[in-house]
Amino acid sequence: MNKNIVELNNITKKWGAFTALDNISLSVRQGEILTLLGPSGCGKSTLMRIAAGFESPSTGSVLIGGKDVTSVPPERRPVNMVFQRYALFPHLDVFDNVAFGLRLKGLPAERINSEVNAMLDLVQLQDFKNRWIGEISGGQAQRVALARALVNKPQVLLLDEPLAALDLKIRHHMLEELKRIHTETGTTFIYVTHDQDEAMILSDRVVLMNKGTIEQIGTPDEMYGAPKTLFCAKFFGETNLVTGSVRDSDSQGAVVELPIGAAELGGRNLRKGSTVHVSIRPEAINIAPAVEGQTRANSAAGQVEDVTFIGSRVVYKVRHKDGMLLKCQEPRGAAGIRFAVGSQVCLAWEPASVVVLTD
Ligand SMILES: Nc1ncnc2c1ncn2[C@@H]1O[C@H](COP(=O)(O)OP(=O)(O)OP(=O)(O)O)[C@@H](O)[C@H]1O
Repeated sequence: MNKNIVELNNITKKWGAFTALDNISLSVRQGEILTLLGPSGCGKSTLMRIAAGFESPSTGSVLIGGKDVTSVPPERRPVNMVFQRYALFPHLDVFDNVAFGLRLKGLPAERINSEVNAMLDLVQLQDFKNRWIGEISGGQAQRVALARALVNKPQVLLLDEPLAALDLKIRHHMLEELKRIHTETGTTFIYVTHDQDEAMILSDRVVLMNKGTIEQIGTPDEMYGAPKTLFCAKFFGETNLVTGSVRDSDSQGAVVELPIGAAELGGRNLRKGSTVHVSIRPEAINIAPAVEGQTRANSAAGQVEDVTFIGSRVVYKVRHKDGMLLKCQEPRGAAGIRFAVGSQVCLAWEPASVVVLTD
């Protein structure tokens, strides 16, 4: 079990009457990539800026490496931050941008040389070290910013939407690079993004935030496969959300009456008569030809309304006879598109793949 390198304890941040962060507690483990994820305005950047020391909390404390740094200024915390706008020095070349912090510290030239070169190797910019900042691409500039932060050997690297200014293809490449750099340096990364794909690709753990609070913390797999709230289920990938009421429940399981039929959920004990939301992922729904007269639990009949290719997957939108539109998907196998628009089909799912959510 890794020890905690950063601990944010009961952090509240208010601006006048507005509460941007509401009593947040969060521990970051040594060496992990932890992502703060959430919609615009949920407080991600504020929380990161409080960890960095650019902002102070209204109440609560920040510990780094076990030391209370709540009133320690940013430059004296063992952290470095990389921003979306990398703020490099345009009048210096790549090498001197990376060397800047070490020169400020007054390190001997030989040591600066070897450490900057090691960083340029790490971010694969050796061939560009004599270029001016105006002569490199956005992706390269972000690598310079990374190298400039990492050369100080921070215990924690804070990255605030560092890829937001880059186009999609470079962003994906940079995510892979960030993972490699993380593995090679072993530095703890705290990463802010509003993009769930970025969070899923990069993170050991994701902190999903909503309106100044933490909605859920988990591995990408847990966030996708076992969301606890409606907000979390909607935020991570596509899903079918259906609201129903609990018809029956005991220690063996529950039966939930949904507008698309009954769902029998073994092993789940829910309050009889209560309203629940369930999430069924499109890939958890099996699509097959309709069978005349068949009605059974954990299945629904309908008509294919739309068929779309997404990469190697086929996505079917199926209209249930009572009006609800369900999405299901399957890998495009040898048979290609198995059901044309207008086909009568039967959708079925395993009870274990149904996730029951709270509001
Ligand atoms: N200096 C400030 N004064 C007043 N309100 C602020 C200040 N800085 C941020 N806020 C407010 O606090 C809330 C959280 O802002 P924050 O920048 O942390 O959000 P975010 O989740 O990072 O959003 P985004 O993804 O848009 O950057 C927002 O409603 C924002 O308007």
